[in-house]
Amino acid sequence: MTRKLAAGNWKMHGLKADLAELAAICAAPQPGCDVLLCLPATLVHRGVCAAEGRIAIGGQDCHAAPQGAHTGDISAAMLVDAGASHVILGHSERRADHAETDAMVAEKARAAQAAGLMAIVCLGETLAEREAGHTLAVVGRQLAASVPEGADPARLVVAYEPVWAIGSGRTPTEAQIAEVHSALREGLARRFGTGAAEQVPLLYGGSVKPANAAAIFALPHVDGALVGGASLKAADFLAIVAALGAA
Ligand SMILES: O=C(CO)COP(=O)(O)O
Repeated sequence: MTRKLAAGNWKMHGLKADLAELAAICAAPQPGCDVLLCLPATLVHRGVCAAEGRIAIGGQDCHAAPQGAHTGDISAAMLVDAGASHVILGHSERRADHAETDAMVAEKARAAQAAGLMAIVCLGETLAEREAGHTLAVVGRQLAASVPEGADPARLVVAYEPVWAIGSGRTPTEAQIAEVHSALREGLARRFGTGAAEQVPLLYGGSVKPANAAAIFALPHVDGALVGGASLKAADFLAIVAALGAA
């Protein structure tokens, strides 16, 4: 059975004082699922120290190169050195803000896995793509092209995040989420074989809240969530963690 993962993405939020939320998350018992917070780079090391192994800590991006003249960038090895175990790659905000392509995301995922990180590859359609009926084609293409050749499925997490659901309070219907997750599982099975594909956690992300978490986690092939805004407050995130643990 696929391990369940409740992942938070703090995005560009969080100062030292906000680690009080992380401490509150760590203080609560978390039966039944893995818990991960992907912090801004400035907080990764502090977060690892504060978590004391009770939850996993991740980054939100890494460069494809192991080191070099890339001012402002962070390598996968640097994240590992800071104690991170995961890294988010190809988030739609990076695809939009930094013109990241599937090929660039694949190179980053290759670098992340080579450094020993779990690569959380994000994909998802825009509203225009959904309304045009292209959702499955878009996410299928993103999955094929953003997961690198030779990727290790045991170090892979895939997050389906419809662009229009992020931060909007809107979510796809349960049938729409289930349809995409089934298609992603099939795509992974074609790539890695059924057994390995079933081990890859498939996360849903986009306006996951305490109120809708249980219904989303009850869907087939939903192994957890990648949570933005609701991961910033311990009470909200812990309610989502509890819903996943109970699913
Ligand atoms: O982008 C997301 C997580 O990576 C989702 O963000 P929200 O949960 O704020 O919609």
